[in-house]
Amino acid sequence: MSLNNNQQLAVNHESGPILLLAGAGTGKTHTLCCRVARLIESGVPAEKILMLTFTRKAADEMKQRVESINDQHCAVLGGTFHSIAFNDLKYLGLMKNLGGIFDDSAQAKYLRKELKKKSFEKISDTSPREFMRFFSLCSNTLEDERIVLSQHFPSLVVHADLVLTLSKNYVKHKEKLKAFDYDDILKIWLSALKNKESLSLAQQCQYILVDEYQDTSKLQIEILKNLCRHHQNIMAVGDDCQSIYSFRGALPEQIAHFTTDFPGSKSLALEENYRSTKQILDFANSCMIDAKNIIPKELRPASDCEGNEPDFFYSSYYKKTEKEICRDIFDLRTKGTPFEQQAILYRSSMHCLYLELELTRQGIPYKKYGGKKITDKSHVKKFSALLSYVFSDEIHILALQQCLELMPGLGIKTLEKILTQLNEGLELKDINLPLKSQVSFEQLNSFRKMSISKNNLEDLIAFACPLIFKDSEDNSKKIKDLNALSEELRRIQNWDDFFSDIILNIELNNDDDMDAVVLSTIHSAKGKEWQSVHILAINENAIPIQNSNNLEEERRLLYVAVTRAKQHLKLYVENSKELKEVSRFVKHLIPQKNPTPAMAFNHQSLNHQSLNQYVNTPAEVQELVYVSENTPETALVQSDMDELTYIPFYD
Ligand SMILES: Nc1ncnc2c1ncn2[C@@H]1O[C@H](COP(=O)(O)OP(=O)(O)OP(=O)(O)O)[C@@H](O)[C@H]1O
Repeated sequence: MSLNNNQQLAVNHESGPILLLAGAGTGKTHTLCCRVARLIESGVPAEKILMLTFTRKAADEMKQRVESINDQHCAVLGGTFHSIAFNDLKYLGLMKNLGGIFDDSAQAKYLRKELKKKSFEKISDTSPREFMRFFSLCSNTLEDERIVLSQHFPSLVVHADLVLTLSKNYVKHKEKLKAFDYDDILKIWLSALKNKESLSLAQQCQYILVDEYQDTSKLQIEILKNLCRHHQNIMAVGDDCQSIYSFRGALPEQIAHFTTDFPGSKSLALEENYRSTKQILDFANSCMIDAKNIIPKELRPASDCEGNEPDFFYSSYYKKTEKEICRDIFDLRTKGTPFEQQAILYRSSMHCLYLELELTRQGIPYKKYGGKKITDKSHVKKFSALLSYVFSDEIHILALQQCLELMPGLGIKTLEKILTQLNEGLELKDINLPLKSQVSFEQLNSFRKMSISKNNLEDLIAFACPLIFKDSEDNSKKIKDLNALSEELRRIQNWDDFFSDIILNIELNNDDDMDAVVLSTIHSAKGKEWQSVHILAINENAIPIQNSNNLEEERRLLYVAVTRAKQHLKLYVENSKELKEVSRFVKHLIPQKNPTPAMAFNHQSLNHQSLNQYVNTPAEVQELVYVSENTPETALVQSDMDELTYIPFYD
């Protein structure tokens, strides 16, 4: 593919700093790869080139792109800031006595324990995650702790001394364990680079290329300055409109400081978008009309690439998002778009719970970025074992084993003994359990042979939660997974069908190389593109997320999601108890087809036949239960699936 003028200028750039600041899909990453390929062609040894990317996968993909341009193995160094830092520190011998990496869960566990101490009583209501965010922001912004506190956590300012003590304790605790968290790795690397301990990499890498520069933090920029101080050969590409990592200390304004951070730098812009149709670009431009703190740019298609207008789908009781998406996916595939060219994006994983189950049920293979598949989560696996034990006619030994493992007071040795006895033919009723586990096991047995009903499943969840979640953490998100699973079972009503539709499909569709639809958080979709993109929950409280204190970043997230689509873009508006309102970012862009109150009826005289005049698919409404005078645009109905639900009327 031939490069446009500015792309070519960037590729041919000889030395010194250069910034490519341009909108989505304009070929920034492509240009970066072409420059690497040209450098190698012109004789620069590949080992002297360092590509810094946001994820390891992105580095691998970029290497592949370079290989396809150069037609030879690409030995450039490539990876995330963290992975390159870790390897360099290992090489320097600075990781020799490492006691371990303090990852998110270890941090949360430590903080939970610490916050229980009497001395931290006044801040114990604040979630450990908030303190983790605080520590990370301090590291990444290189700001004084008190300043970070006042700028980002105003409600904690009154307890500043306590927060700072907590922070000191955390540092001491890590020192005692000789452990680092992820931010420490970058801080230690920066200090090694500054103190010239790490001369090797700074000298070895003669060309540094950074993708997604808009999401680099101050700490990372300091690292870059030190890495290229001998030659200033740095090329950065980025788009301030796609800055979505402020929680890690990256701000959209930062990209504009490149010229001062790297004096003598050259700037180039790219204007044409090679990815999407004109209709998708117009939509993306409109989403950003009121955006603040960014350099305005308009996306223009590089060619006459026309397509359909982005489509909106309003979910309601009888028009379920999950079913619509599955239908679309099959439809597009029949018309030639493989599964892997179709993506479903969402702001938060909880928006795709039911969709995952529907995809599984319909046998649509999917891969998930930015989070585990619902069915791979350990609490869901444990709960599936309980469901299997309770509702399956036959007892599967594996499910029984998993259930027994959940029983309190049952040690590994006793469990092993029981399992051996069961394998040798011992009857379940003759199992001898220690008293504590006996009680729970009897309770579990009392659920066996019960019918699959809402009440029974709710009781089972209440019974299962203390067994599955042994810590006192907030497990509400995980409990939502269990509810979703049991609702699916209630819908299917038959254990064997549930097993073959859901559990078995999980095993069959777990092949990494297969053609599979992509499910991804918007954050993890950064830098990627697909022929068809569905975006879930275009609602207030979803995007922007509830109580967001950075609405502009939420807007940019939507922009990132929209600009991943090449040909086909569909946005889904939910209509549930939690999500009612259309997102403020698209309200002005949607075709006016909102449900309006049906004026022509008298509430008292309304019955399910007269109601049927107002809904699209009357057959699904079995009985009208209630119409509120306050919200006459919705009615509570009993559906043909025995569910009580609200539906909208159209006038
Ligand atoms: N000169 C060109 N001619 C044709 N296609 C191009 C050209 N430059 C880039 N492309 C194609 O445009 C698409 C977008 O390119 P790329 O991913 O490099 O954009 P980007 O600016 O990094 O996007 P984003 O910031 O949205 O992730 C890719 O499919 C790429 O192959």
